[in-house]
Amino acid sequence: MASLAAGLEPGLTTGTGPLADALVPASIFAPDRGGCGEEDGDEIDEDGELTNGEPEDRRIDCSSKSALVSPNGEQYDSLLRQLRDRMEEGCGETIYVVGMGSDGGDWGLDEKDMEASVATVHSLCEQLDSDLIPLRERTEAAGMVRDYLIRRRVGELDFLEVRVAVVGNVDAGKSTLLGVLTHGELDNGRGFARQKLFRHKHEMESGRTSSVGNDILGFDQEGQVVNKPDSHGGSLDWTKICEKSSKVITFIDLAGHEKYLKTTVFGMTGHLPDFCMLMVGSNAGIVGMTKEHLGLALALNVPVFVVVTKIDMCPANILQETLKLLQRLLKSPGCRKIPVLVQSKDDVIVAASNFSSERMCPIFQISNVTGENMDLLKMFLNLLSSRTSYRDDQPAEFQIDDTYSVPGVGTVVSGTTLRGLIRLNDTMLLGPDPLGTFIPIAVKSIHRKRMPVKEVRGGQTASFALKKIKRSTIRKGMVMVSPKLNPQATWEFEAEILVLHHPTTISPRYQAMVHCGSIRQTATILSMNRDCLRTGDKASVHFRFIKTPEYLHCDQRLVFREGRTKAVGTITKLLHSTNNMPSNSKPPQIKMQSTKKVPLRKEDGTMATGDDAATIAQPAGSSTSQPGEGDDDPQLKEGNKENKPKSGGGGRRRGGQRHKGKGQNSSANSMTAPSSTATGNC
Ligand SMILES: Nc1nc2c(ncn2[C@@H]2O[C@H](COP(=O)(O)OP(=O)(O)OP(=O)(O)O)[C@@H](O)[C@H]2O)c(=O)[nH]1
Repeated sequence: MASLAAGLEPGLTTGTGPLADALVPASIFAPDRGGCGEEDGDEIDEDGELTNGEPEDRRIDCSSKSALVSPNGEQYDSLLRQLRDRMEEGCGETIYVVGMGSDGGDWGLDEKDMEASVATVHSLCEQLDSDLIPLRERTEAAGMVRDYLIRRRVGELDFLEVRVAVVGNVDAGKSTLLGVLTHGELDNGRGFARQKLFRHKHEMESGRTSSVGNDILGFDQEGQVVNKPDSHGGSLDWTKICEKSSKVITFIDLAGHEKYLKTTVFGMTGHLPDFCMLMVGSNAGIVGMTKEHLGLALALNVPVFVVVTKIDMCPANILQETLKLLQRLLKSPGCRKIPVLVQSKDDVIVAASNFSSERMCPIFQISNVTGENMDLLKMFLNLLSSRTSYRDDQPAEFQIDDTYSVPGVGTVVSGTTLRGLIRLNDTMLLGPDPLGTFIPIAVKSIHRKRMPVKEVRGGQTASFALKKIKRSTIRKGMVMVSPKLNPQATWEFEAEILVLHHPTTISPRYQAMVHCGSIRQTATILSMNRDCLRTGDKASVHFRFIKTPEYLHCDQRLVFREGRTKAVGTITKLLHSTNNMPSNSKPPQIKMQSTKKVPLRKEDGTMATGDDAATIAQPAGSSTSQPGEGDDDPQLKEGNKENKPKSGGGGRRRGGQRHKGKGQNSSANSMTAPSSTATGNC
């Protein structure tokens, strides 16, 4: 097992080794205590009082289960503040439990108190323009306990957005599950459901995903799926889905085949997924790229849940074996997750309440053919909330992951808003170009999921039609930022990296592809704080891009790979930043001395259809992008025959990583800042 997977559990191979303990039931996780208990970030003062970070005079004890029954004015304000904080943390939603509190195990309220508490929560929700949606009711020692979903009301042109990257080995059933979820029709076990999703002819023929695909699943305020394919072609009208939805899940459908690993890495770093859905075929087990993909998600700090498919056709003993191996892998030192089997609606609520904050890794077992447990998975998806919280007052940043030429419209860029608010007709700075320059550009129109909108916020994907610019001057990895940021492009940076796999040793002058957000460019190691690096080594490494400077932030996660994934890390220092290098300047040429056996590859780009771009002026699906550019891996080209796809190559689009950057100095609105060579300490 190579690369990222190597960091997980070196000794684990499928079908061998002692069977591990039983999976952890979801019920061991303490349910969320709603507005009545401790929360993350709450502090306990010397007397053991819950302070919730508030000044002493505002500390009100709301931790009792009866705090909601008849709160006085101060208590009510405190409850409102707590709920507002939680809604902000959950990007517009939270799961709230009524009837539980600091009263030990003596949970539950009688009917009268429950009614009064629910009335209080209703009133709190009204204050926050949110809906109270019942999830479940259960009886505890002292009476009733109820779980609610509280979700911000959204306008017709707005919806909450969650991105889920879909990974797993080839044939695990990824495209099939997305077909079943988004088109509402079960599969026949012979590829019926996935036909709706394939974007390229060669995918239709080979039955194999090659590029990054986007599919959407909309939920209304009650948690019902709103997707309704039209009765003729079976295609989905994204605009209608978004109009009816209060939440839209965007699936970033990534290829399972090793040949397309480069696109899969791009999908995971460049498309900022909030969560990762790892698919495992129950009959095949933990094979092929499963560990590689899991390792990638872990390296990028993206919470993972697992969906085991094909339970309709898998003998019980094989299914048990797959689950046991899965749990061993998840619990291994490289993962340190707590695998939790989700088997009921109660489990879903517990899993969703604890998923992003805990080390929990929920596991679903489903069939795309019989539909078994599909309702649990849908319920879970509806309860997931985005991990990218936004504040409108931050200067805007948008990362570009694809470009298009749309007839009658011009150049269109698609990508993710990392922070801030971008409005129609705003002037942004687009760059960096090869000289490190950023140019002012006006936003002509904005689409979210093919729907025209007037603005987009942090955490939302969008496409912009741009005025007076040629598509050929824009590349993936560029950004559009607020002029307030006075952006700088960076040639060199330092990163703390961990080598997950390398066949020999890595030393200065080694070159490989850096994936960082939607940036994908070869970089050279100039120096490091060790002589050489082997698998498992950590080091502080000084990198330099070989082609163009890039817009980076400290704290950004990166993947440094060549062939299979090799190293992961975090940017710690920006060096040699410039936004106005002389036009003939080139980075110092460093003679390449690769320590590896395969030839170095040129950086190339995958092309595919954009979710919004194609519709900025046209009906869905009429994009001008080309399939089929360069996902191929030279190692495979050289002939990993076992893994060779049945036919064709191809390109599909998109991908994501949590972008945790800091704003850069916000001085003048200067687009052509003085020539500078700066060193930025993070
Ligand atoms: N019986 C059964 N067959 C399934 C199930 N899920 C998927 N299949 C079949 O498994 C095959 C492979 O499914 P795909 O959805 O193409 O697999 P994939 O993971 O998307 O593969 P790549 O796109 O190549 O990465 C198809 O023939 C599906 O019909 C299931 O739950 N039960």
